Amino acid sequence: MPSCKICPSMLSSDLSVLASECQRMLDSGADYLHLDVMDGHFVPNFTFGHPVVKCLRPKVPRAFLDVHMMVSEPDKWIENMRDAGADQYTFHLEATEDPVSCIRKIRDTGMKVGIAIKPGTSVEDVIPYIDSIDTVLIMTVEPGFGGQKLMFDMMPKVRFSFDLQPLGHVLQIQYLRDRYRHLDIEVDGGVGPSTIQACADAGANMIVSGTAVVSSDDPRGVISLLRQSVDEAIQKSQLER
Ligand SMILES: O=C(CO)[C@@H](O)[C@H](O)COP(=O)(O)O
Ligand SMILES: [Fe+2]
Repeated sequence: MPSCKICPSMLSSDLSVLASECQRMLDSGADYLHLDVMDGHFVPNFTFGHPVVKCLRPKVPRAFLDVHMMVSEPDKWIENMRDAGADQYTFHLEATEDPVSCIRKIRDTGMKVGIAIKPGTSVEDVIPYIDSIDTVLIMTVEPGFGGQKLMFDMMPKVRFSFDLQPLGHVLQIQYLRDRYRHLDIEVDGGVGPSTIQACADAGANMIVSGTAVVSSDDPRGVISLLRQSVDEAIQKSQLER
């Protein structure tokens, strides 16, 4: 199973001093930095785009920048994001008619590839692409804003063809983890000390956390607590195999 990666969502930081906030997270033990790009169209909010990432890159030269593209037409910004210095480009499955072409374009730039799904989209929809991507990002809130409450197991409309019982997030993550041991499974939205256990036990290894980490007085303590839960769950699953 892939290792634990804790990824603070910088949306929750003071964006007027983004570079120093990023450095503060790296100094607190962050593995990756998660940058939420919103276009005011795919989601009802607006943040920043590749020009900001380009300015940030030289300030945090060794950081892994995971860009979460909450944008319509995600294929439009792939080259710009690579030129700006992003390391992973995660686009929403719901935002494109042609995920295969998006994946190919991202791969051609050398960036890692992630596919994100909203809470109402089933992980089954990602299966056709899974062998050609690095990460599946499971949104545990509706995308658009930080600081929301995680929606675990509140999605009765999500159904799988192999089992007509309605399934929630936990079971969707477990389904993916059982079949794809080496996949990075990322959870995003409302993840913090009170919700990490369910994510970790289900098999998530890439943990995005905004408010809980960035707004904490003790980000190092929160990061290490999140990491401990995930590491323990990974160890447990390895012992059980
Ligand atoms: O993509 C998003 C929101 O759309 C997230 O990355 C949030 O920014 C995470 O923040 P918290 O829910 O952890 O506060
Ligand atoms: Fe995000």
